Amino acid sequence: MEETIVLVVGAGPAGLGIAACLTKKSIPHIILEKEDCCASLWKKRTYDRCHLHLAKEFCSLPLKPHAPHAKKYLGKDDFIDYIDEYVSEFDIRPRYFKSVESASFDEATGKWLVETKNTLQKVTIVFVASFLVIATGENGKGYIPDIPGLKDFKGDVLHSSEYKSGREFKDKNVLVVGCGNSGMQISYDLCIWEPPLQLLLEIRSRYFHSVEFASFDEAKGKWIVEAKDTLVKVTRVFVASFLVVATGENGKGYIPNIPGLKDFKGDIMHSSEYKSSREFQDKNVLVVGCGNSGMEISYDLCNSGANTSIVIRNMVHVVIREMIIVGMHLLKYFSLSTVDALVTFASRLTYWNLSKYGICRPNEGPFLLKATKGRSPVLDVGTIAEIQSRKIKVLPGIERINKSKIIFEDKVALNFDAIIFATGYKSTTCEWLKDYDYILNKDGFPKNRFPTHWKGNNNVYCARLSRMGLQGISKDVIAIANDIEMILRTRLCS
Ligand SMILES: NC(=O)C1=CN([C@@H]2O[C@H](COP(=O)(O)OP(=O)(O)OC[C@H]3O[C@@H](n4cnc5c(N)ncnc54)[C@H](OP(=O)(O)O)[C@@H]3O)[C@@H](O)[C@H]2O)C=CC1
Ligand SMILES: O=C(O)C(=O)Cc1c[nH]c2ccccc12
Repeated sequence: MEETIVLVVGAGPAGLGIAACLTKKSIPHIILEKEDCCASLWKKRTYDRCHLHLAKEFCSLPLKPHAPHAKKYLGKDDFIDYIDEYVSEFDIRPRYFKSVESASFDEATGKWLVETKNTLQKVTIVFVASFLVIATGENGKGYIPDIPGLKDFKGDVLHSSEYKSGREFKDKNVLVVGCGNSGMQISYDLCIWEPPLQLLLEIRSRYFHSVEFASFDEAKGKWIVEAKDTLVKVTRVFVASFLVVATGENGKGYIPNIPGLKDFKGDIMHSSEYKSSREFQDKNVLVVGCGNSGMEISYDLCNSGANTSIVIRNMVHVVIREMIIVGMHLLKYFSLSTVDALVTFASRLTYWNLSKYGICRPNEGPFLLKATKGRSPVLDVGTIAEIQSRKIKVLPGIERINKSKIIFEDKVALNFDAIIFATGYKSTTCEWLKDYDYILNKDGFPKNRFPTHWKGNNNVYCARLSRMGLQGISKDVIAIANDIEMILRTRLCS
């Protein structure tokens, strides 16, 4: 029988981070991942030139700082290497080809029956959850007394000679009948049994698992999660006491509904599909959105000969990355408003006034905007110099599209061959987490304010919604693992 304590959805940095923390604490858990690899956003949806914005000391996962010889600002491939090392170091491995054919909760017996098919060897094993151990006999053939009604007992009945360990009885109500040495020792074993070290080997990510539904069953006090195996097209049901949502802020690429977009004659892509400028050379390309994706993609395009324009329709902070690094260190000692004032001052000294290029500074500071609205300042990688030299054109919001013509809010109409929407992401969590109300608002962001945003009611957690980058993830997952450990310890003691 396999039983899990913690179910983690998403094998990105947060899912892997929490797996490492839980592994260290020997808390069994299962990670569900719909893709065929961990950190799929980094491996599949990040463009070639992408580098971490913040220095490596702010970008590590729990229990594994970056190597002293690692670059200060890791490239995408360096970070993926780090993630892969992390996965092997903490033995977080996928388990393929073990398919649970059915999992049903038997109300009458209060037990779960789980049928697992190993699709490679084509064998089916049935697991049952709770047992009754009768320790009456001695030697020879185990003796089980003839208790009236025993044959109709709805739970499991076994003789002490069949007992192996307390493993399958964890958290179950078990009656040991008989107080000889067998009964006494089995009672002790049941009571003190903790997952042995080998159990760590069973902590694996489940790839190709797309979670379609999760809801809290009040009666059982457990989370019920349905996941579709996208390889063999079957639905599996998982049950867990704790649910960690590690699917993050960047769920689904968002493309705004612009009038005429569906009849646009050129190419359309979201920034998450952009890999390199190769296919855009000598093309007229419009990048919509002035977040970090839009700014970096515009720079990449312009550097390799695309005729590049960017839509900037609202105010945005522009900083250089060292300002944020210094700011993050200063935040340990000074208030957010002081640090914001310093960073804004440094930005003013560096860029002076960019309003003649269509870039205006918001009134609220960069760290405040990041913390309250999740809006990141633009960490300039060279884009601003290209905007100042007019190699990249800044355009206002789009009003509508007419075939290959794009009409802007200032009524200017221009032709484009391609549009890249760097318009951000929408969270998809509320689509499958039916009881999101325990932890999230409708927009997929936490109900609780920082610093307890990661904890919800009924043992649900969100592991990467602090809007503070990898450092935020790292802090959240340590807090979550500690919280789960504390609840489990309290349960054991009561
Ligand atoms: N190297 C790295 O580490 C990188 C990190 N990132 C991070 O990834 C996260 C996601 O970034 P990103 O993909 O840029 O998404 P963001 O959500 O940060 O930015 C989306 C941008 O699109 C604009 N936008 C949205 N709708 C429209 C519209 N209809 N017309 C015009 N503009 C629109 C928004 O501005 P508004 O709505 O105000 O007009 C905003 O500027 C961020 O945290 C970012 O910092 C991103 C790239 C590289
Ligand atoms: O994750 C982002 O949005 C970044 O670009 C890096 C980042 C992480 N934490 C921050 C705090 C303030 C400004 C930028 C970041």
